[in-house]
Amino acid sequence: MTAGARPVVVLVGPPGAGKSTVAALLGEALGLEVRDTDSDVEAATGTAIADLFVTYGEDRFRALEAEAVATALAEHRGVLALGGGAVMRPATQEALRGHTVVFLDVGLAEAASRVGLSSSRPLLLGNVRSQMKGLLDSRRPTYEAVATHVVSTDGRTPSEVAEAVLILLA
Ligand SMILES: Nc1ncnc2c1ncn2[C@@H]1O[C@H](COP(=O)(O)OP(=O)(O)O)[C@@H](O)[C@H]1O
Ligand SMILES: O=C(O)C1=C[C@@H](OP(=O)(O)O)[C@@H](O)[C@H](O)C1
Ligand SMILES: [Mg+2]
Repeated sequence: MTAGARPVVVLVGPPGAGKSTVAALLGEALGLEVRDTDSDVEAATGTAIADLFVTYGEDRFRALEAEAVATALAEHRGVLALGGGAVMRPATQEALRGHTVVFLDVGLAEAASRVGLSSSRPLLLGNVRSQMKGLLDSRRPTYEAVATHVVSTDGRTPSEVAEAVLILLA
């Protein structure tokens, strides 16, 4: 770990907001490494997120996720995308203080259509639209509270969203 290292930006928001996609674009544009806590948890456990939920349950996943977030916040210098539910943990809310945190906002219709019927997000299995509505309603205040900036993604391509984030960082 490098003393004083910190991500240049941390992306938060619900599933389908485009955190992982936009993080990759930002990394390219800035010439910086990209980390995604979902990938970190998968690498640490050798298990896909969907399988982790089934095998160990959500609580275990959340504990691993919190560890991955804390490590990345402490040592990563590039762009960091969190999993959509990571910010719900009080310790993570605390750890995000002082960081540049961008909430990628998305409305229900676009979020549901972007994640579609993908089975890789276990929380959204069943009725995607209704699960997504519950998740957006319950989490929005937390996304807003931890964010230093909000960028709307509705009707914008990932490149346009990345451009909007770059303007905020300039
Ligand atoms: N601004 C956007 N417009 C249209 N589709 C998008 C946009 N951002 C992401 N997507 C698509 O939505 C899906 C979810 O994106 P992803 O980056 O995995 O979101 P997150 O990490 O926030 O859950 C992917 O198929 C991606 O290509
Ligand atoms: O919102 C959530 O609780 C989750 C979001 C997912 O990440 P993305 O937000 O990148 O889809 C992943 O961490 C897991 O399926 C749980
Ligand atoms: Mg993601």
